[in-house]
Amino acid sequence: MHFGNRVQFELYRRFKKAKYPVRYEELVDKARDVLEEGPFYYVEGGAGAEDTGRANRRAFQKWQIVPRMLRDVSKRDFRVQLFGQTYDYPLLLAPVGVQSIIHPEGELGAAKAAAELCVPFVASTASTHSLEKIARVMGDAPRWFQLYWSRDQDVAASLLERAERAGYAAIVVTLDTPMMAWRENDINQGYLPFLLGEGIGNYLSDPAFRAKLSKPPETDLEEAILYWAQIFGNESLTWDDLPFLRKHTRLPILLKGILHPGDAELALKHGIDGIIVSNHGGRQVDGAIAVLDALGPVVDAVKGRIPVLMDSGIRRGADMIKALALGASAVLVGRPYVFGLALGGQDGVRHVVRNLLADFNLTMALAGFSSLADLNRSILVKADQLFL
Ligand SMILES: Cc1cc2nc3c(=O)[nH]c(=O)nc-3n(C[C@H](O)[C@H](O)[C@H](O)COP(=O)(O)O)c2cc1C
Ligand SMILES: CCCCCCC(=O)C(=O)O
Repeated sequence: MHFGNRVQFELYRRFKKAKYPVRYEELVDKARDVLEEGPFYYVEGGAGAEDTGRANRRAFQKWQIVPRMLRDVSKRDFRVQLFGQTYDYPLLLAPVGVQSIIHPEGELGAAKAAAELCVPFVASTASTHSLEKIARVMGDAPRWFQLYWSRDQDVAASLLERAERAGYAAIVVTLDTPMMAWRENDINQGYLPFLLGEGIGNYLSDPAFRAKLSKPPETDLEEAILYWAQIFGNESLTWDDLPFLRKHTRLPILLKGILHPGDAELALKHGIDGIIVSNHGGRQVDGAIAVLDALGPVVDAVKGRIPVLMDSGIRRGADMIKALALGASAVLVGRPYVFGLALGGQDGVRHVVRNLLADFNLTMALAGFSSLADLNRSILVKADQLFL
């Protein structure tokens, strides 16, 4: 996809009568109008006082890009190589569970939009639709699978094996959510979609999970939900458990939720293939460090030995540039595409992701950068530092 004046003018013409807002903040407002309170606040909200959610955004504002001029940016190539595969842009759709509470298409709509744009889709363990069904609607398009490492090791092993069989190219193991955080909105609303049977599609279709039930979940959903609640996470896991993952998959393994450089070193020591610096979009540890502040120290610890990705708070092209300049190989985006889904299913997700790519492409060009290799810390200044 090439973005230049011609494409941009076309965008302006179309957006005159577009049904989706361009600005993230307006997207959230419109999603609030169309969603019921429970699902809206489940997606939009964070843990505790939501200080970390706000800190994520503030951390982006602390850095400023210093554009360069007269650098022939007419030919731009923002391809990135990750685990032997080449992607057009350093952007992935973050794993987001229970998308059926947002739109009837759920993950299938988001996955199809990702496939259309060739943006890798990270399917969540907590998806409403099974990982096989998501894979089917994506054809050959790139996809990764996110694992919630169940207390039931048979289920964890089965999910890993199913993902490999269904053509997923990497496994993202989320470490920061062995249990749900203190989420005040959801507690106030008494809203937890899983207890309504949402977001457990991967378990209901899993032979290892089904084998533990006394009756098929089609005849007794309540038993299945109760068993899911018992085995969803495992807070007793340690670094010594990581060989289990290797035993059950040949795919590259990334750890999601790393924030401390010491944990990045441990990941390397244990032969992990990649890291996603993330605080789960401020949804788990309220008061945790902003992701952009955590990124630099993790990148320094890793020293280029494995890819370091990041998410939490990416809203615009300039945010992507700052994260990449601070050493991320690629970034993931969560809530923006979910609000796109709320407004228009697949079409809404396509709109949001395409805009983010267009914004990134144009901002890169205007700042004088025609490839990802142009990005490093020297292109940024801290907002409170004297320049030159
Ligand atoms: C509604 C919702 C559900 C999520 N579900 C998952 C999940 O199933 N697995 C996971 O690893 N992360 C999950 N996340 C976290 C995202 O993968 C990602 O870390 C976060 O949304 C990034 O922040 P952003 O929303 O500010 O872009 C979820 C986030 C949201 C908003
Ligand atoms: C019982 C916890 C399930 C959480 C799965 C979805 C998720 O990650 C989120 O942030 O919400």
